Amino acid sequence: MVGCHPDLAVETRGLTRRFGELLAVDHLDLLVPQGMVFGLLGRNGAGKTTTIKMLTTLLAPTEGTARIAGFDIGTQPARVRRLVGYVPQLLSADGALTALENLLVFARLYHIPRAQRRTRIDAALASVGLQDAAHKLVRDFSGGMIRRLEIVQSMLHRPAVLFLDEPTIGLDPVARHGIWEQLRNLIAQEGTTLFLTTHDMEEADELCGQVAIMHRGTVVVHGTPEELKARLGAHANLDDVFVAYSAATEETEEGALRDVQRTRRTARRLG
Ligand SMILES: Nc1ncnc2c1ncn2[C@@H]1O[C@H](COP(=O)(O)OP(=O)(O)OP(=O)(O)O)[C@@H](O)[C@H]1O
Repeated sequence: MVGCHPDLAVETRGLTRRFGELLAVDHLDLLVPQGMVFGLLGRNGAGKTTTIKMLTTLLAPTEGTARIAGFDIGTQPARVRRLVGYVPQLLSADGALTALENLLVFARLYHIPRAQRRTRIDAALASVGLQDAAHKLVRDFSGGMIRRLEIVQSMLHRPAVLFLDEPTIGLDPVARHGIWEQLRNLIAQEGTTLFLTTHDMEEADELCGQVAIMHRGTVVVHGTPEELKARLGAHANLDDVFVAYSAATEETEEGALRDVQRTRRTARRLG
């Protein structure tokens, strides 16, 4: 069955998620064209990861709908799962397995035909310079190598939309630039739409064709990085835009602590 707007990679209508009293995502309306690199920005706890979890069918919305390449996350979740890749904020690769074993597990999970598995895996490892590390245990990898592995793993089934939750968190500048280059190569080769979150405004400016700034579960502004910077004046950068639109507000003590702990845990494990 063909979806409604196959030219849109992501379309949300009133997408909402509550956790008890907390409105984590508040009637979100987003349109992301296919082939776009889209950045969802916002302070800790703004609702970015919750949005991604709903769009990848890992979390059910409380209200509203969303479509991925025209397929509904609520009524066509199996179709959606085949169309998306997801690199979560926390480590997803298994440290006790080699890079090759991690990719083989994933290839089986996604029903990649047995005859194609090794060819696709070898090409994937080579595309991110990990061919010589295929038989090494992932727990001995550097943070940058793990991220590269996770990115190609999440793309092994050739998803139409790749969701990346803070892809370069905890990485040094050289590794970070390496990941950007790998992502650009993958987009050029596969035409994949990227939907990423980041707290790194240089990363958003470098990679994203469009960004949206989320605050307390809702988008407060969106546009190209150039448009948003121009609104603030000739010398504004994306950090200025972020600060201007993510008004300083009190976070709940509990939420803020949890968010910081989680971010540091990820950074420590990747460092
Ligand atoms: N499973 C959960 N149960 C209860 N509250 C949750 C749960 N997951 C997220 N939250 C809360 O929902 C809000 C949005 O969280 P979310 O992780 O989506 O934010 P974020 O924008 O991704 O933050 P960060 O930049 O720190 O990753 C936060 O207040 C968070 O504490």
